[in-house]
Amino acid sequence: MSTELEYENTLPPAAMPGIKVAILGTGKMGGILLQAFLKNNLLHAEQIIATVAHPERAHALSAQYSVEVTTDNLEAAKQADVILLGVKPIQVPALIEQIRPALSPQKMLVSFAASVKTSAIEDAAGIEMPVVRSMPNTPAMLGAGITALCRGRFVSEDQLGIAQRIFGTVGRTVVVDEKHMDAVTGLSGSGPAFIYIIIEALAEAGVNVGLPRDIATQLAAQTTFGSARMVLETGYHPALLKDAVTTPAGCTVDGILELEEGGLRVTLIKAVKRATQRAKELAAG
Ligand SMILES: NC(=O)C1=CN([C@@H]2O[C@H](COP(=O)(O)OP(=O)(O)OC[C@H]3O[C@@H](n4cnc5c(N)ncnc54)[C@H](O)[C@@H]3O)[C@@H](O)[C@H]2O)C=CC1
Ligand SMILES: O=C(O)[C@@H]1CCC=N1
Repeated sequence: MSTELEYENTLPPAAMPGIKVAILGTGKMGGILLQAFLKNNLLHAEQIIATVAHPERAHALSAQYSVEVTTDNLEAAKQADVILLGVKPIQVPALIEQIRPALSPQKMLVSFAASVKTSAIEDAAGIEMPVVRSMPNTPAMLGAGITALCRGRFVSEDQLGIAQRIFGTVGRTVVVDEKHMDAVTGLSGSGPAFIYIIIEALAEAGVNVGLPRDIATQLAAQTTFGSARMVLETGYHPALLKDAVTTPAGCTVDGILELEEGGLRVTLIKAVKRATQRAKELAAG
């Protein structure tokens, strides 16, 4: 028997051996995480159990990823060491009520639901157990996301580290005080939607000045991507990078004048403020 074949049939060791993770509410965000755990070899398929609301979706998801998928949240929570909460904010208390018999201080709850406070999760759990609250975003699908995390009252450094490794599979992570979580939600949680609108508008503008749509979309998206990389990788203030584009008496400054007259800055500030405000309310419905 060739050693090459043996190698191909042997999975590399999982980065978190011996830990079982449940994803309760495997929708858009939960699905992205499930895929990333497998792709990045954080966990092997048998270390994951996922739940959804409907049996048909359970079958489809299970077939797609070869992981156990069920509609039984309690059973999934019983099997898991780390339990991710991925249902809608308003559904979180009922979900915790459902899995309460399976909870213990040796397990950890990691919520990625907007709005729901760690204290509310701890209270619903009814025992002193580790709770981490997180806010990822959808560029997670490409490993290009950013997740902010904050800790509840009973979380050790090691447990926070586990949560960071979990979200490290989908991009960068930052740890913040819980008082910042709704603002994070309004900025980076909702932010991709705001950026897509900007890209869509820039592409539309390109079409308006005569570019073919596919070229215009590519130009708009790559310009957004490259500009974001410049901010992240040079460390320069965005205003300085903007000034470097703006040739005296050139065309950019004319464009900037229009943006300022149109109130783009204020509009974006208002959008993030409004999303932050809504994030504060979501847990209550
Ligand atoms: N979509 C996004 O960009 C982000 C979403 N979130 C949070 O992720 C959570 C889910 O949001 P999405 O994935 O966008 O929504 P979604 O609707 O795609 O996912 C929710 C999933 O939960 C399932 N579900 C509902 N009740 C259930 C139950 N009792 N047991 C098991 N599964 C159940 C649904 O079938 C659905 O698949 C929300 O709390 C949201 O705040 C957080 C960061 C970003
Ligand atoms: O729109 C929402 O409520 C969720 C949270 C952040 C992004 N999507």
